[in-house]
Amino acid sequence: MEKTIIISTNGLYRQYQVGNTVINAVKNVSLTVKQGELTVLRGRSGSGKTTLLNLLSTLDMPTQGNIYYHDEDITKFSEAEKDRFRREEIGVIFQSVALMSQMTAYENVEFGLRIAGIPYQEYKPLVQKYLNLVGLGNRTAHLPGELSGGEQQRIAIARAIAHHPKVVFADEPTAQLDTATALHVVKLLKELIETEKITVVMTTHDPNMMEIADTVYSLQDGEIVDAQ
Ligand SMILES: Nc1ncnc2c1ncn2[C@@H]1O[C@H](COP(=O)(O)OP(=O)(O)OP(=O)(O)O)[C@@H](O)[C@H]1O
Repeated sequence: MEKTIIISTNGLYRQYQVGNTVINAVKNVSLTVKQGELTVLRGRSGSGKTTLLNLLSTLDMPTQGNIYYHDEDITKFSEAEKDRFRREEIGVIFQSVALMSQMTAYENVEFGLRIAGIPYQEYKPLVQKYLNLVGLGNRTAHLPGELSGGEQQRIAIARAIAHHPKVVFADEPTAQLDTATALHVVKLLKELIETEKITVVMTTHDPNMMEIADTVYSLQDGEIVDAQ
């Protein structure tokens, strides 16, 4: 059965003006993301991966072009609509993990639920469920500094998915991890696509991640040069 397209873009540009120079960080990008897939944006440093991911997740606005989430153009969203979209529809994972250092693993995941507006009564079962799901049900009281890099990234994954988003955007989630841990984290994301019915869009420059992806877009100087 043909998979549903959840995100599509056409003729997407993001330009930055630096002094007299215009930089095309993203240039004429047309792509589709299919529901229930792991889509990877790959490319060397500076190729535009993060800029593109930020556009798809409404964290940044394109200079030109459209981004459709199902059939809604998210570039036309009001601030309030973008806010709701970010809180309810999506989850984000960053390269630098970005957990709150003074909060325990439990509190970090709970914080994500609070931001998403999940009712208070649901916090405890959801936090426990998702920490168990990422294999850290026994680390709830640990502060991020008391966890390994891979464990911290798994907490960040739990935080990004506990509010049941439809799409998770992950910006180089494995960049700070050793090869084995990186593979483990991406395999976990892939499993969550199945069990949690999410869609994942991830940037990476790690060639090891390619074979695990369903679709890979290769970027060079802001443009898609290959799709497979
Ligand atoms: N705020 C900005 N102002 C000016 N230029 C920018 C800005 N953000 C990014 N760029 C430029 O846009 C291009 C794409 O950057 P981007 O961060 O998207 O690349 P990337 O592929 O994610 O790189 P990396 O793998 O190093 O994170 C680069 O040439 C970068 O210098």
